[in-house]
Amino acid sequence: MTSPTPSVNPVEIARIALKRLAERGLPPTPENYAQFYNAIVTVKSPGTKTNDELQHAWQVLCKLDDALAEVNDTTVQLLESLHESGENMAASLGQLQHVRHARLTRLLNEEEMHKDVEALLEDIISSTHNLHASVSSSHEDISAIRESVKHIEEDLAFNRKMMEQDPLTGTLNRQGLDHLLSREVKRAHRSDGKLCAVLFDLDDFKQINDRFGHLVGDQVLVHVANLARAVLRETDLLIRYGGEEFLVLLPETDLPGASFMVDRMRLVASKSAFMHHNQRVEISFSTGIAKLNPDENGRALVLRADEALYRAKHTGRGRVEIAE
Ligand SMILES: Nc1nc2c(ncn2[C@@H]2O[C@H](COP(=O)(O)OP(=O)(O)OP(=O)(O)O)[C@@H](O)[C@H]2O)c(=O)[nH]1
Repeated sequence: MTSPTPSVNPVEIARIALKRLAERGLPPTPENYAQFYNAIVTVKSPGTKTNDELQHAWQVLCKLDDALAEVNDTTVQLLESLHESGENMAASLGQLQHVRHARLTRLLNEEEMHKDVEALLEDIISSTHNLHASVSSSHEDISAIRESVKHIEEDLAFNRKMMEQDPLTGTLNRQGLDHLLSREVKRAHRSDGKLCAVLFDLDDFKQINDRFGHLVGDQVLVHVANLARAVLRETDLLIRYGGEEFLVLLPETDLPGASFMVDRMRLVASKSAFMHHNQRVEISFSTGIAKLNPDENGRALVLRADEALYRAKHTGRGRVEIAE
């Protein structure tokens, strides 16, 4: 059984990677970034990412950086135009006030005053036109930026999905578990409080690897994940929790419901055996089940399921234990 490791946040890793590069005075090239990102992921979590995923994450970060620079440039230009037009208008208004004052003190004759007022009005109209033109052009720039931010958000969502997906089995991985757990626990506490965590761990999986090879071992893991998907409801969550260990979160499910799901899983596993060159590969698993207690958090729930799994393993494999 693989021991639990803390899940890590990919955005946090990206931030640390960029900080480390800056500290060492290294340019943030894709290669440098990938190297640091990889090293940090390896230290923080055993779930390593492929080069493609890192490259993709890097591209998204670069696009985000470009978009922020564009927003910055446009904002600076807009502020400069506003400042300039504001100064022109203030000057014109100042003069207008001066003319008005002169009229009041009857220093100017009617004709001169009329000319001055016309010239000033023209100045004001031209400043207003300039202001309008720069606001319209900034508006277009902002629309274009908004469009690229939308694409970046889509890329980020895709990236996040890739980061939270186990590349072998296609199930969720542990990176996104904290977020999912707290979401499901909050939802359960808000409603009827029914949420079960089921941890199952393949028995003697090392022997399968030793006997048939690692690639067959991989196929067995994919087979098990597919069986679980076939048994689970759409709202249930399947997470590859460790090498040969899966966590299932069952919302709106009590202990009898969770035990029923585990029985069905066993039945399906026995009926749909994994075959390797016409040879049946026996799959057995030990299971720990825990139901959410009032005021309990997600980590405590999974910890109790893990303790139950530990008991199931150590009292003879292929068993189900329910946490107190
Ligand atoms: N093929 C394959 N094997 C893996 C993967 N992840 C972990 N393993 C293997 O899973 C095995 C786990 O070994 P153990 O922790 O001793 O567990 P076990 O043999 O199932 O024994 P028990 O859990 O005690 O029943 C190791 O041989 C790992 O190399 C994977 O992604 N693919």
